[in-house]
Amino acid sequence: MRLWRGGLLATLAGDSGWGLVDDGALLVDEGRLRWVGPAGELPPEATGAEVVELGGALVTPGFVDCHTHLVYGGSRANEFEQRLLGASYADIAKAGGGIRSTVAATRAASEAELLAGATRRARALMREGVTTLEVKSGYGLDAATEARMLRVARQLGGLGIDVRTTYLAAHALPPEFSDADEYIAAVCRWLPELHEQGLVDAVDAFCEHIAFSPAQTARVFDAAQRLGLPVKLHAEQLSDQGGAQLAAGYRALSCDHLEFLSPAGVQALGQAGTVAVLLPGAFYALRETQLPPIAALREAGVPIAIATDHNPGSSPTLSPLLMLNMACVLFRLTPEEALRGLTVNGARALGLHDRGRLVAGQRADFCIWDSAHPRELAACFGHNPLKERVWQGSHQGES
Ligand SMILES: N=CN[C@@H](CCC(=O)O)C(=O)O
Ligand SMILES: [Zn+2]
Repeated sequence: MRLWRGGLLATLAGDSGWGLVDDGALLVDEGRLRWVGPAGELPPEATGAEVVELGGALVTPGFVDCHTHLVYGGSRANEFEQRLLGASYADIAKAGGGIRSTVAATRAASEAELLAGATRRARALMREGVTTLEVKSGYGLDAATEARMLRVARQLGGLGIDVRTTYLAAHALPPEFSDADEYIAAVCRWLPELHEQGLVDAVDAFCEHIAFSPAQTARVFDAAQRLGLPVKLHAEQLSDQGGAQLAAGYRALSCDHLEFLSPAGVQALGQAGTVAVLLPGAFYALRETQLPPIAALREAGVPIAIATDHNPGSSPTLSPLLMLNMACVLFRLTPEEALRGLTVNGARALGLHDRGRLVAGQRADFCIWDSAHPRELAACFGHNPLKERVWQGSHQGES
């Protein structure tokens, strides 16, 4: 057993508030939090535990980055320049760039090359406190490359981080298909074998005028449902397609982006308990001006998560801390909402309920920060006060 003591704990216990514990202690046994509370009230079983002094440092739950496209080949910095000159994300996609340009580079990359790039990126996220990471496929768009991406994602688990994989073959129409319905049939056909290989934890789609229709998305969700896999959706990023209502009908874990979410979509998410994942990096990089309906989401009691959405096109960031800041500055989330978004609600967006708070029984995934209060994590940007990342109760040295 190990005891961390003498820190300011932001436990996020309960449904609101920071859950601060001053001069707090965490007793960890076999990768789980056995006891959390004031150091002056330690339980008898803490006697004899190996002690780590926190010296007044801030402790938060480890970050859960619940939406990334971390595995890919190539770079899309050229599109950054094109967008600065006036082209939109949709213009670039329609001209064959965007996702399809990353598909070409990803297909051309070996598994070792993909793993090397994804490992570098995962380590960068870990350096800012990420302990659970979701990784999507969706740059292969053929059976072999989708499998390669998902295998690479699984291998990232060896770095000392939990990885959840999401099958996103319904991301764009690959060049060898001209009929989107035929492609969707292939997407549904490939899924059972990938699932059989243990490569898929959830299924996602891009429901958008430049991607797939609600009817096509429903076919992918039906295929997921037949296998008992939970679904997620890239919904209402560029337009209102009614994707949120569709996804809510499948009890989706999350709907992500949501700038163009309608009032009916908000209600549907609220009723289904689906998490709204907001992605300030993509909002910022695409110079979007349409804000997700934050007030309505709050009012409907929809849990809000935030994530990096790391991808080479619309959100090439590897900084969850910057996302905390952007979620507050751009979306007007409170710092507490933003931190909950990157911890307990991020976990919920992955269907994980055993992490994201510092309470007894949860996994011992936490971060120790050189900060005086959790609001500083959101208020400051461009520097990283992480002192230590603890994953499953073990100190995680930088590797
Ligand atoms: N919007 C669709 N998918 C990704 C972007 C993928 C890309 O542009 O490569 C996203 O979540 O932002
Ligand atoms: Zn995405």
